[in-house]
Amino acid sequence: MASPEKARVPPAVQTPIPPITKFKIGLCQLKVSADKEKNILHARTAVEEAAEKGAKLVVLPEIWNSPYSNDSFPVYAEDIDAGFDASPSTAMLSEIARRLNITIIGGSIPERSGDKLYNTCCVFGPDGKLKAKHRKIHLFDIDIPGKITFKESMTLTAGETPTTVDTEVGRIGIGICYDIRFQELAMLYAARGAQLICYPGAFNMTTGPLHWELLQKSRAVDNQLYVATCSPARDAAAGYVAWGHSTLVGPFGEILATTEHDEAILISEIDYSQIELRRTNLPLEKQRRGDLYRLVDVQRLDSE
Ligand SMILES: O=C(O)CCC(=O)C(=O)O
Repeated sequence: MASPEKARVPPAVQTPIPPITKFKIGLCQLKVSADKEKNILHARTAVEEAAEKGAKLVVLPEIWNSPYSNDSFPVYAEDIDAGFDASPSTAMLSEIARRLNITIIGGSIPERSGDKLYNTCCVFGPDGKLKAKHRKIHLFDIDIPGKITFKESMTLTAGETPTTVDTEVGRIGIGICYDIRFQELAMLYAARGAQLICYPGAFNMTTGPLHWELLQKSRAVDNQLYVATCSPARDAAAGYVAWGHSTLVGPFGEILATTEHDEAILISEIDYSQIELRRTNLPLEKQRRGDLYRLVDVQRLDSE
C-alpha cells in the first residue's frame, strides 16, 4: 500500500532580521544630587521621556547616581554582579529597557566588586538583559595646579577590557570620559566593526572648553563612525563642576546635536549608511600604510 503522502511543511524561513540603519538616539544630560534614590527616579523619568520622543537608544551620563567625588564613590557603589537586589540603579535600567523596548547605555555608576571599586557602564537590551559591562580603562588622574587636581586612582581600579557590544541598534564601542583621550581604543573599536562609540563623560571647566568637542570630533573623523557623549548637567555648587555639552558627532566630523550645560534631553537621528558614504568618499582604511605602521589588538593576539 502506498504510504500516505506526508503533509508538506514548508521549511522554517530563517531570514535574518535586517540590521537597523536608521534610528533615534536620546542623550540625557541630567542633574545629579546627593540623593541616590532621587537620582534613580530622575534618570528613569528622563529615559521615559527620551523613549516617548522616539529614541531606540538612550545614553546616560558618567556617574549619574552619585556625586562625582572620591569620598562618594565607596558610599554610592553597587555590587552589580550580585544581582538587582544589590544594585537598585541597574535594576531600574533593566526594568525600563524591557518595558520601553529600547537599548540603554547606562552612563556609569561606581561599582563595588570584592574590595575594589570601578567606574562602570552597563548596557541593557530591550529584553532587559545586561549585554555588556565596561569598566573605565583609563583612570582620570590630572594635576593642573590652581585649576584642577583629581585622582580617580585614589579610590578606583582601572578596567582591563575594551568593550564592543552588538545591540539592536548596531555594534557599539564603550568608553568612559577620560577613555576618549586614547585614540588607540577608538581605533580598536573601529577595527572591530563598531558603528558608534558612546562615551558617558563628565569633563570639567578647565579641559572641557578646549578639549571636549575636539576629542569627540577627532575620534569620529579619524575612525569615520558616530560618536555620542553624555555628561551630567552643570552644578556650579558641586565639588566637581561638569562642563556639560553632551553631543552627537557624525562620521564626517559634523555635530548633529549638542547642548549647553543645563539639563537637556537631546534627540537626534543616526543613519549608519553615512558611515559607508564617508568611507567611500575618503577610503582611509584602504589608504592606511599597514606596511609602515599597525595597531596590534593585544587581546586577539592573546587568544590566538
Ligand atoms: O580628560 C579630561 O580632561 C576629563 C576627564 C574626566 O573628567 C573623567 O575621566 O572623569
